[in-house]
Amino acid sequence: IWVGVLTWRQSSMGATDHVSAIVLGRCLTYTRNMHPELRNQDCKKILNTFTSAFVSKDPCNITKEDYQPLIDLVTQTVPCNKTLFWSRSKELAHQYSGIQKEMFTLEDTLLGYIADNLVWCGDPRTSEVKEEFCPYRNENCSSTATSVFWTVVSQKFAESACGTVYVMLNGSGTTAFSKASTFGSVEVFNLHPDRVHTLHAWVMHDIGGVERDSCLGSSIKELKSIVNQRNISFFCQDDYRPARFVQCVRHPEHPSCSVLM
Ligand SMILES: Nc1nc2c(c(=O)[nH]1)N1CN2[C@@H]2O[C@H](COP(=O)(O)OP(=O)(O)OC[C@H]3O[C@@H]1[C@H](O)[C@@H]3O)[C@@H](O)[C@H]2O
Repeated sequence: IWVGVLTWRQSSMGATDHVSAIVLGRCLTYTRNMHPELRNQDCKKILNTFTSAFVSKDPCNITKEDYQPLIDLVTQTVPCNKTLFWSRSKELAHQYSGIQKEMFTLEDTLLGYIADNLVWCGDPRTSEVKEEFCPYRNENCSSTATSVFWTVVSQKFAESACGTVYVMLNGSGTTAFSKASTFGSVEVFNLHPDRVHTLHAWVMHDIGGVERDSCLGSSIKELKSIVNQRNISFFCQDDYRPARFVQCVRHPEHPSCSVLM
């Protein structure tokens, strides 16, 4: 038994303590303060539906179907032309949507907001939300409660998008676009061509950082091909000016920022 427990602990990450209290609190903050138009949402029911998806279940074998009751319960529509996806650019994407409040990243919706930056799982031996250690997602444990949640809500987020949608990509990483990412494997393939007519990509580069990829790079050519094959128009901008302004707040003296000011 002890060997099993040690093995478990060695290959696991710290679950977030008091997940249930945090999720309930975030739900109340979001629906009562931030988005009063959602004040009728039942946060206790949302919490119970969320935890029912994974408690008492094998933490490495969670399925999309486990989260379907939660998806059915929380129906929130993002206005057309206001969806912002991101990949390997989470911080800047949220700094931007925090200022350009009309835009919605997944975390600016209720389901993304209540779960952001948390880790959670269940255990077949108890009905408790694991407060201790949850397994890492790896080849031996590919379907964890957290990873399946983000796949499911990312798919729903993409399916409900409409009009012109946007994605912020990282040109200072190895490749700006990757088919292995959630954006590249889930979201881009769940945009409905009869609802979404255009995708704008913004390839952002760290201020003073290396420019490893750009709109002219092969990974963006691959993204354009995927998008066009789905009958969606594609446009790309390097260092989209409004987002560059956000980056320059922290680097006002940098030469690439002085021309902006
Ligand atoms: N806290 C959040 N996590 C995630 C969101 C999200 O919106 N919030 N995700 C995914 N995600 C998880 O976080 C990393 C991002 O990887 P990273 O390589 O940085 O980017 P991904 O394209 O995989 O995912 C970002 C994309 O999917 C949604 C969000 O709407 C963005 O448009 C990856 O393991 C995903 O499972």
